[in-house]
Amino acid sequence: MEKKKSKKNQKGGGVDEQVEKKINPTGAEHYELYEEVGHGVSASVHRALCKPLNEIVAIKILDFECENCDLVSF
Ligand SMILES: Nc1ncnc2c1ncn2[C@@H]1O[C@H](COP(=O)(O)OP(=O)(O)OP(=O)(O)O)[C@@H](O)[C@H]1O
Repeated sequence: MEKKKSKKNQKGGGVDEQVEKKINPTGAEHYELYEEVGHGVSASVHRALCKPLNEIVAIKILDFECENCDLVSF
């Protein structure tokens, strides 16, 4: 006897589609920067408040002048 597929597993339906995609604003004016939480080779990561969404986020700030930076400017 063939089993019926659950609606969750069918393509085009199910839980994933019910999760709304959140879009964060891009302007720096929308964020309040807090303390540094990490540091990479060419960037630092800060905790920040996304003011329009009233949500804590992580902001990565690239350092274009760092010695280890491989980015090339034209
Ligand atoms: N979303 C996050 N929330 C909290 N901490 C984070 C988040 N993203 C990064 N970090 C912290 O910041 C550190 C540096 O992050 P980054 O993404 O710059 O790492 P990396 O990829 O190793 O560095 P790079 O991209 O400069 O080579 C991480 O090791 C981590 O501790």
